[in-house]
Amino acid sequence: MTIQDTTAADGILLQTSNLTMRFGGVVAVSDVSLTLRELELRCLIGPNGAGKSTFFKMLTGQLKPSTGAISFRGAPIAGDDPHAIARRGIGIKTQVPNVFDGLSVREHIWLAARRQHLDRRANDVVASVLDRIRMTHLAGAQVGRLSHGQRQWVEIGMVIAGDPDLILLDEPAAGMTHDEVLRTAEIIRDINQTKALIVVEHDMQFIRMIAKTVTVFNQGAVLVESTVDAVLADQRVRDVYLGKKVH
Ligand SMILES: Nc1ncnc2c1ncn2[C@@H]1O[C@H](COP(=O)(O)OP(=O)(O)OP(=O)(O)O)[C@@H](O)[C@H]1O
Repeated sequence: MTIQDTTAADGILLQTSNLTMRFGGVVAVSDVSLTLRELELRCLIGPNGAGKSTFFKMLTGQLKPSTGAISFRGAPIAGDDPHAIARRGIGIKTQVPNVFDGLSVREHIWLAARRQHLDRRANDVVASVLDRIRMTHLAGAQVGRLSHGQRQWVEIGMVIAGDPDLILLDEPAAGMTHDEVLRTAEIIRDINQTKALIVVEHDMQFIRMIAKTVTVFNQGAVLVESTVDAVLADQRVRDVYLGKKVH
């Protein structure tokens, strides 16, 4: 079956086929074929330099793949510009901060919602997003006064305010306190009731809290794809993380 034969009717949301990204002589992503179904929550792990961020950048249009295809809801999107891909329904929270200290939580969410919806609808969306990120009580707070974790939740809120069908989260739990990590896992599980997600993370405890299927990248290629328990028990995964804790 070719990538063009698959449609939304198969329940497949995203499919990459032999996706490859070369930077000169460096093959950052090599022949990655990955399928994500509607409402899936996929975790993507792998050691530093494994190609996870490069893979995300191809999905969002920041990078044009050297070869291979990406299909989203059955439509080819590889090489499309980031705005076009966002409009199709792929949203991302990157590791780069995207908030303004002087604006309130509500203003951030409203601005993100307003890009997608008319004023009245945007207000409803803001209320529901604030509830989903558990920040209704902090709606009026300036983002500059929030904790690191709270700022991350605002960024997640800004992504869901755009109502994407697929949400990419790049290390959402990085730098968080234990309580913030627990809350983030809860927020992500809640979002997954209505949205598909791909989450890149290094924190294995966090992965255990949210993961169903885990895809392991190593040296640009998919090493293993399985349940969280099977992946963490896999000797090949242990070998690539040699010297690092994977449980
Ligand atoms: N713009 C670029 N030019 C040249 N090489 C690059 C570029 N971007 C990434 N690479 C290389 O591609 C490989 C994959 O990098 P990438 O950042 O995708 O890995 P990663 O799995 O996201 O790592 P980390 O977990 O550290 O974020 C690395 O060898 C990296 O040095």
